[in-house]
Amino acid sequence: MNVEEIKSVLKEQREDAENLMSRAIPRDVPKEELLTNLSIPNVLAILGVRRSGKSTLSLLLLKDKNLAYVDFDDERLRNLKSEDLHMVEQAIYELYGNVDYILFDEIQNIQGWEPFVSRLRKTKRIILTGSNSKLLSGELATSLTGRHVDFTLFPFSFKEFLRFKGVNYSEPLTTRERAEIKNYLREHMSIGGFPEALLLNSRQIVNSIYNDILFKDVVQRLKIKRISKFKDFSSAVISLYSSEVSLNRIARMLRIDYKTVDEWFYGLTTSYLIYSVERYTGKLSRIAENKKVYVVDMGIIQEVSIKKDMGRLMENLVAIHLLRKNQNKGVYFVKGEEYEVNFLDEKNGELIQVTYDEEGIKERELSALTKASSLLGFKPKIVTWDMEEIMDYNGKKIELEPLWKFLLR
Ligand SMILES: Nc1ncnc2c1ncn2[C@@H]1O[C@H](COP(=O)(O)OP(=O)(O)OP(=O)(O)O)[C@@H](O)[C@H]1O
Repeated sequence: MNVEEIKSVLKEQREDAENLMSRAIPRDVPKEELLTNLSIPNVLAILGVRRSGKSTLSLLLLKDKNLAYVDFDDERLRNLKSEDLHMVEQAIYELYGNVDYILFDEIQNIQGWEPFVSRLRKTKRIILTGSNSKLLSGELATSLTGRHVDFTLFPFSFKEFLRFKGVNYSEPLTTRERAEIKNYLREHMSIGGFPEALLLNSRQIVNSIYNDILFKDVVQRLKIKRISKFKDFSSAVISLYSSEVSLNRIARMLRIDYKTVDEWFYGLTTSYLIYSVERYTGKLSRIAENKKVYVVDMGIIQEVSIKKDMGRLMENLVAIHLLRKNQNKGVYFVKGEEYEVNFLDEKNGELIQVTYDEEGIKERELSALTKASSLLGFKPKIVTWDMEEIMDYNGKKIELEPLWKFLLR
């Protein structure tokens, strides 16, 4: 490729970007904070699962800025080598002039890209997007260490889903609105939050995003050969949503060696398809043990897992909400000898149990929650489907909050 050819690709990408922007729904992100972090020579990395809207968000953030945009996920730029990147720079200047901001989508596709960015960031403000959490962990990226800020973007939250649907209720809700919002929540739990799946109202899209994640973000990156086994493995892990996973057990079940299973699990995690939550050990040293696994999008669970249990689906949605809100930090599950609680949200100081109350709130759950709360000193809460009250249990107050309300807070 020469500079002229690259320029023509960038020109088309600019038109696509303008199109994206014109129909973009605003996202709930700390905009000011992100822009403050985008200071020379800092690089802002927007990371997250494929198709979650990272490019659109970056474009929205830099809407009024003097910005150049290059998408390296474009097939036409796939064969560029690191030594060709000076031509991309040339094309940017010829097309956009002397810009202040540059957005590079999936630049990790180009091996050895880091020195290029490292040089540009001295005079330009740079955003990188990537669907692999190891974007900035390569050897060369150490030159950027301490000079980048990461932000993880998830598919649409329930709040963003409602915004997409044009729903805007203000509290207190009427009985009719309360019923409607629960219907929207059911819909969100069925289709998930990938913007394109909502635009086309199609779970088929979710399936194709899922396959792209598996093949483009995991199989190709880890150079996996046993593709059909890997697909079985991924289905098995996703079907364990909201449960503790034992990689040893999966290895035995699928007759794959532990080392491979461990590597594949790493692949699913670094592509942001799944998140694992560790057990809270307070200030004690961490002991290696089982983790609980959650899936980034409800639509994917619906497509891949045969078992659909309302309590577990609700728990998965709460997990993703907490991980999104806390940017993957300070979220644990709690397990003692006589009690188990779904989540500790350390930042908010809350112990959270999730229950589909049509099954009834069990004595066991109440006692576990109050025991853990007394021992650890965090506020107890139960996220329900519908019940809303302050419950008194053996002299301890427990807040019951419906899931929709919890998600919109
Ligand atoms: N805020 C939004 N409002 C409306 N639609 C959106 C929004 N964000 C994303 N989309 C839709 O989802 C699609 C994917 O978005 P985008 O390209 O920004 O995601 P991405 O995470 O950068 O994807 P990739 O991982 O493939 O680079 C877009 O084509 C657009 O149709």
